[in-house]
Amino acid sequence: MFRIGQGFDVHKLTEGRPLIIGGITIPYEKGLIGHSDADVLLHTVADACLGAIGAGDIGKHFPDTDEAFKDADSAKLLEHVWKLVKEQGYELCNADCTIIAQKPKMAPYIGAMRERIAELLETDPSRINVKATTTEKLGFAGRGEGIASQVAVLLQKRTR
Ligand SMILES: Nc1ccn([C@@H]2O[C@H](COP(=O)(O)O)[C@@H](O)[C@H]2O)c(=O)n1
Ligand SMILES: C[C@@]1(CO)OP(=O)(O)OP(=O)(O)OC[C@H]1O
Repeated sequence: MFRIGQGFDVHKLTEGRPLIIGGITIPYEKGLIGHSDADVLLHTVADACLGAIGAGDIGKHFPDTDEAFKDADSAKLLEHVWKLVKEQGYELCNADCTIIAQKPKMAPYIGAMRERIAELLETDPSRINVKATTTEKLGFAGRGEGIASQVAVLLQKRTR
């Protein structure tokens, strides 16, 4: 039994915040803002996983009106989501992630993101792909106002 899920998220860039994407802190003049640490990629992975098991979205599980999630470490949120996936008896086939950002260059950090996401989803990094694209300076991402990401995951029912 296979289940597919997809996620999409956007966070605004602002001065005075660290830039955390895929669990990795990236040196940059701006960072993403949110109720949590605003790790747009880990949020998107979590949403894709929740989608695959038909369990709603991260806003449902971690409301941005709840002080408990203020400045939350998104890795902890994803760990919780992954526990729900495991409770339903699934494991990861693969995840394919796209970061949509004009700047900064993600390429130097892609390997570390891949390893961190693999660690959080208890799988081998070969099952995780992370890529990045600009929008050729078009739209909010192109103007450097925010960063978006898209993720597709495929889960399969554990046989052991
Ligand atoms: N923030 C980004 C955006 C892109 N890259 C890498 O550059 C390649 C070319 O980007 P295009 O938008 O012109 O397709 C892309 O394939 C990525 O490898 C990046 O590292 N960081
Ligand atoms: C993660 C949560 C919770 O802290 O807040 P944000 O960091 O604002 O992120 P978002 O993707 O807008 O929605 C999910 C949230 O409820």
